[in-house]
Amino acid sequence: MDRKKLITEIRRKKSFLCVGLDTDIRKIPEHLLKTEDPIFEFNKQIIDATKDYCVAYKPNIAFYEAHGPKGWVSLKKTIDYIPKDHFTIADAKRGDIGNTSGLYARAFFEEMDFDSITVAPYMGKDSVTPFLEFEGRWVILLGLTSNPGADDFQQLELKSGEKVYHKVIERSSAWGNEDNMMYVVGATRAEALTDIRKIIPDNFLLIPGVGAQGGSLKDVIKYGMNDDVGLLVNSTRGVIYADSSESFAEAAKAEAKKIQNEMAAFL
Ligand SMILES: O=c1ccn([C@@H]2O[C@H](COP(=O)(O)O)[C@@H](O)[C@H]2O)c(=O)[nH]1
Repeated sequence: MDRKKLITEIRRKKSFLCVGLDTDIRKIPEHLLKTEDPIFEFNKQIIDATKDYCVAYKPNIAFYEAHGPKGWVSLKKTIDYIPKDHFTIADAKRGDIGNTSGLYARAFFEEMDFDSITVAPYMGKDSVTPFLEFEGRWVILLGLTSNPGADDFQQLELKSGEKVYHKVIERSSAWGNEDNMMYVVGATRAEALTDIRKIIPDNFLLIPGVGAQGGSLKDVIKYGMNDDVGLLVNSTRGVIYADSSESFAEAAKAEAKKIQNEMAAFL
């Protein structure tokens, strides 16, 4: 999906919600465990229930890889089931020497047909650009993550006083453009968004960390939104595990609708 279509969908639905599909077999309601593919069955019902209130889905690949080949089958079925007017994100956090990154890109863009993939920047330019060679696909680079460990490296100050995450975003933004690069910024780091918007005013930001991690949607909007909205705000556990009974999909729908309502007030 290209930028123009993504913005159109955001305006049409008055939503920039991304629903995370971190489908944990240990949290799936018991009645689904009897089905042939419980992970896909769960995802299917979550997608049916939430698709009118969100513009993107983000399966975290770890939850599928953990099941070996079976997990990859559930993931592929999920991706094929997501309606085409939704943006898809492989939250895989990949990145390696050039030829290896190129194969990760083939796997997620060609074989799995994701619109985008999250990429770790630690190995530098040649580990990121192979993903950018795929026309119409996106890199979502880890900028400033939502977890406490972001303070270990990302928030370190260089001699110049500049933070490491700031340098990463500034330098990497020249590798692509606002049509093929987004950045991950945690909602728990909303105070940094003003600074980040000075470096990358136009790029979309993928914002995890609202809901279960306690980030504030209002702060994210206040400091991160641009004229094209420029935000995809992810909620995973807060939506898909809103209820653990047989009514899980209705509860997910209610939660997604609630977030969409909050977003609509700003669109
Ligand atoms: O900085 C980051 C980068 C990625 N994530 C991922 O987003 C979801 C968040 O799930 P919640 O249940 O809404 O907390 C999950 O897949 C993380 O791996 C992140 O949280 N922070």
